[in-house]
Amino acid sequence: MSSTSFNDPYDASVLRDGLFADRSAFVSGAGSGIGRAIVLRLVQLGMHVFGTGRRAEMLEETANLTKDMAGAFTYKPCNVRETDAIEALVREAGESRGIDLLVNNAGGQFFAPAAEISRRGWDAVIDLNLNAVFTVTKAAYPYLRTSRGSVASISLSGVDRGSMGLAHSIAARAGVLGMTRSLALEWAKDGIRLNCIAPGTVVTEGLAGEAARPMLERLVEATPMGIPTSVEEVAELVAYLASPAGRLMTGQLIQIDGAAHLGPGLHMIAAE
Ligand SMILES: CCCCCCCCC/C=C/C(=O)SCCNC(=O)CCNC(=O)[C@H](O)C(C)(C)COP(=O)(O)OP(=O)(O)OC[C@H]1O[C@@H](n2cnc3c(N)ncnc32)[C@H](O)[C@@H]1OP(=O)(O)O
Ligand SMILES: NC(=O)C1=CN([C@@H]2O[C@H](COP(=O)(O)OP(=O)(O)OC[C@H]3O[C@@H](n4cnc5c(N)ncnc54)[C@H](OP(=O)(O)O)[C@@H]3O)[C@@H](O)[C@H]2O)C=CC1
Repeated sequence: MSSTSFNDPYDASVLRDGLFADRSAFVSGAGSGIGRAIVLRLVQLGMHVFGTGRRAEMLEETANLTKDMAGAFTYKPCNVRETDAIEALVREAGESRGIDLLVNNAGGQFFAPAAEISRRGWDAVIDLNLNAVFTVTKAAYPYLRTSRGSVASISLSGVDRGSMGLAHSIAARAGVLGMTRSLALEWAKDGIRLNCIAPGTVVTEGLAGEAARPMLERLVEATPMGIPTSVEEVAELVAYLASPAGRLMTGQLIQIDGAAHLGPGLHMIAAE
């Protein structure tokens, strides 16, 4: 038996170099956190990735990190909630290089008990995490059909059982899961596959700030394995699902969360 653990030191890369040469992806939320890690891994594996997000400077930083990698990264800032603009951007990317892989990663929400979520707050979270995902996925359909490509939508651990403080976001992501399974059926004839990847706690920009620290501590406490999910392991799973090894993987929810979705959940952890 090896004396070194699989986890320490940790390297999530298992896929082979050149895997995605001549392939193209469209990634939303490409300027930070999980989305940036997905871009970096796909480009490392030879893909041409087109990324978007609202902040140009964040996308530019992602671009700088891809220099000298096998593939390439181009980007244009866009708000995925602006339907006409995001549809036009998906078309632009699709017409220029095709789309083999769509990654719906842009998203987010605030933590609040349902009684404190206003209708506008509810609508904003549903719009970002459900409506925009439908818009982008539908816009990518002609290109995915041509490439017999795939879609990975980033979801939330616990999406199938609920989580306190996240009623709006869980509702939106459950909607995306329903959409994913329905389109896995509708588009199977086109060879298109769609899956949801649900990370547990990932320490990214959104959760790393001082204000978010108590929430982060509760999230890790609610994770039976006691460790957060790394952005690299989410990225590797996205790449695996897009690879030939994922050929029959469709309509799935994969929770990459150290058993958080089976554990005590936030509802069992005392709030401050
Ligand atoms: C078990 C372990 C496994 C658990 C596993 C699960 C772990 C989950 C960990 C998740 C981590 C992440 O997602 S990390 C990603 C972190 N980043 C984010 O989440 C940022 C995302 N936020 C946003 O993009 C936006 O703020 C978004 C929420 C969509 C709202 O966008 P808008 O600009 O349209 O909205 P605004 O105009 O600002 O506000 C619209 C309304 O929302 C309300 N609103 C905004 N913030 C609010 C707040 N904190 N509390 C109440 N209400 C709020 C406002 O008051 C407005 O309502 P009125 O007052 O009525 O007008
Ligand atoms: N961190 C975690 O613990 C977990 C995160 N997730 C989910 O993973 C995804 C990525 O989050 P993460 O990397 O952690 O956090 P980030 O906040 O770093 O990433 C969110 C990304 O989405 C982009 N984005 C947000 N709103 C819009 C919009 N309206 N139009 C275009 N882009 C937008 C942001 O870019 P910009 O602000 O420049 O627009 C940003 O790059 C989200 O869907 C998140 O909910 C799921 C489970 C756990």
